Amino acid sequence: MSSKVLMAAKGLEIRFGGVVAADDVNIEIHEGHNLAIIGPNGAGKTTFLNICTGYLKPHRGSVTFDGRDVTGLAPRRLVRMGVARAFQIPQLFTEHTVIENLLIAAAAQARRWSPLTPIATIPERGEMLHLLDMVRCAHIADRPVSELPEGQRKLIDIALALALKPKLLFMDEPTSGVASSEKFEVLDIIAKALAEAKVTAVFVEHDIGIVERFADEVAVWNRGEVLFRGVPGEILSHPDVIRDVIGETV
Ligand SMILES: Nc1ncnc2c1ncn2[C@@H]1O[C@H](COP(=O)(O)OP(=O)(O)OP(=O)(O)O)[C@@H](O)[C@H]1O
Repeated sequence: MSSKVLMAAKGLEIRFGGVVAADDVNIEIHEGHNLAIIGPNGAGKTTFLNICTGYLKPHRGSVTFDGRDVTGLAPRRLVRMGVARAFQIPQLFTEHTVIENLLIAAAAQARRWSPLTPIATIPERGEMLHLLDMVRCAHIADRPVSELPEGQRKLIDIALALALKPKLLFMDEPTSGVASSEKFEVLDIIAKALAEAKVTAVFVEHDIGIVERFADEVAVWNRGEVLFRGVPGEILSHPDVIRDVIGETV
C-alpha cells in the first residue's frame, strides 16, 4: 500500500491475569484508508483501541503516530497530536444543549475552558455550527442532549471529535444502540463528515453489512491476534472468517 502510514503498532502485548488480550499485534493504519476491526467477543478489539488512544499501556511493543513514538502517552496528549476517540456510549453533557457541548469542547481544546467560563462567551460558535451542519445536526443545536435519540447523540459525538481537529479517529461500535433501520443513514453521515474533514477512521464493528459498505480495509482479530487483513471483498468471503468470525458476530 503506497499511502502514508499514520499509525503503526509493533509487537503489542498485554495480559490481564491469564487472558492474553494482545499477543504480538503488528498493524499499520494508512492515511485515507478507513479500517474496520472485526472479531468475536473478547478477541481484543477494544483493548487495541485502548492502547492506540492512550487508555492502556502495553506490557510490550510500541505505537508510533506520524513517525513519533507515542507508546503509553496519556489520551489528552494524543488528542493534541491528532488522535481522537468516540466511545460506544457518547460522552456528552446531557443537561447541556448540543451547541453548548461543542463550545465546551472547543474551549477545552484551546485550553480556555473552566467551569466558570460563561458558555455564551466562547467564540467558536460559527465553527461549531459548521461541524453540526457536517453531521446534519445544525437544526437541533439548541436542544438539550437529554432529549435526543441515540442516533443523533452518535452524530454529535462525532462533531465533538471533529472539534478536536484529529487526523485519526477511533470509534468503538459507532452504530451500537442505533435502531437497525437508521444504522446505515447514521454511518453514511459520519463517513461523509470524516471524508470532508480528511480524517482517517478505525472502527470496531459487529455488523458485517456496515463493514462491507464503509471500510476500505478489514482486520480480523481473534484471541489477541490479527489473523487477517485486506480489502472487505477478500476478507469477508474468506472461509475461515465466515466460519470463525462472521458466524459468531451476526
Ligand atoms: N481491564 C481489564 N481487566 C481484565 N480483563 C480485561 C480487561 N480488559 C479486557 N479484558 C479481557 O481481555 C479480553 C479482550 O477484551 P476486549 O474488550 O479487548 O475484547 P473485544 O474484542 O473488544 O470484545 P467485545 O467484542 O465483546 O467488546 C477479554 O477476555 C476481556 O475480558
